[in-house]
Amino acid sequence: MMSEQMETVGRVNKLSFGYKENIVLNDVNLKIKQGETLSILGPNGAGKTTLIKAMLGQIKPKKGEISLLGYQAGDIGIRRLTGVMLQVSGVPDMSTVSEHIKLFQSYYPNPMSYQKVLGYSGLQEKEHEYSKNLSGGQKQRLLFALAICGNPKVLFLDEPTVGMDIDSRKALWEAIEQLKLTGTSIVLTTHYLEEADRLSDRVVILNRGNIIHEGTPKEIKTLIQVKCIKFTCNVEITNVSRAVNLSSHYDSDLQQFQYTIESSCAEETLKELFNRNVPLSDLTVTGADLEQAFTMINSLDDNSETILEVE
Ligand SMILES: Nc1ncnc2c1ncn2[C@@H]1O[C@H](COP(=O)(O)OP(=O)(O)OP(=O)(O)O)[C@@H](O)[C@H]1O
Repeated sequence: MMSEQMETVGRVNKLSFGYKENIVLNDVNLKIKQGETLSILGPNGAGKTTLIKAMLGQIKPKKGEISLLGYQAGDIGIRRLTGVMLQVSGVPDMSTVSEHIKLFQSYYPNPMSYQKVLGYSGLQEKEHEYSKNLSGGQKQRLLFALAICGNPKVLFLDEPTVGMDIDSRKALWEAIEQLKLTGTSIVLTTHYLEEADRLSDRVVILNRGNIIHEGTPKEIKTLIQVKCIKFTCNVEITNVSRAVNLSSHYDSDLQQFQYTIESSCAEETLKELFNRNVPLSDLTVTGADLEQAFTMINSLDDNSETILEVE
């Protein structure tokens, strides 16, 4: 559990940014505390990478202030004290893992030891391999290794486990947890709920450039316990309790409606349907995916507290 007393190492204050007329970040406020893992979740295009780039000073905000480790965004001091793994990063093919790591160590005044970098990234057996011969998951590990070469006080990881198999993913999670224990703050973006759940002290949800929720993983999980209910039925249904989305399609051959209902409490929605004596067939209930959950959170923004009480 995060403590209010934990030192704030980063602060984003009323940050707005846009590409031409496309507003990407809208009045965003955020704090990063020492030794915490903060996950930024949100659908594609929500502004997660843009927010990280702004904190690193790679893009200039239209409005607002960002400070990190005592520096203003863009200051060279930030580069020395942070590490970053961005989605689009790549490395030259014709250098070995060890050459890449040693080069990156040379950029920093206080680099992490070579063996530690290898250990955290799990690349011991690939030390002398050319990067072009690494698998996709191993390339991700190399990018992680390069991100930690400088002994970062704040480590930014933008979807670090994309393309990794479950064993590699778990190994990286362990490395992240160990780094956190040394006092490093981690800022993580991910599309994997399990990843955010396992690693984070705090989660913020970004949608269309706005932070629409902030909480512990437990709170966010409770919030997005949305279920997807599908069935066919020969009567028209327009309104049921706990439905956050109701869509239907009339199949004229079968003379039936095919319904999809996203519900914040499947039990209650189904109970109501059964009480109404609606004749349901082909009924399935599945967990909604993250995109559906984000839509739901957005639409329920005002009464989220009610849902939080469910647990
Ligand atoms: N260089 C750019 N020029 C113009 N628009 C851009 C540029 N980079 C990003 N955008 C736009 O900014 C918005 C936010 O993009 P961003 O990459 O921050 O989203 P994201 O939340 O990281 O998405 P994803 O989960 O897909 O990685 C998108 O609408 C995107 O099209």
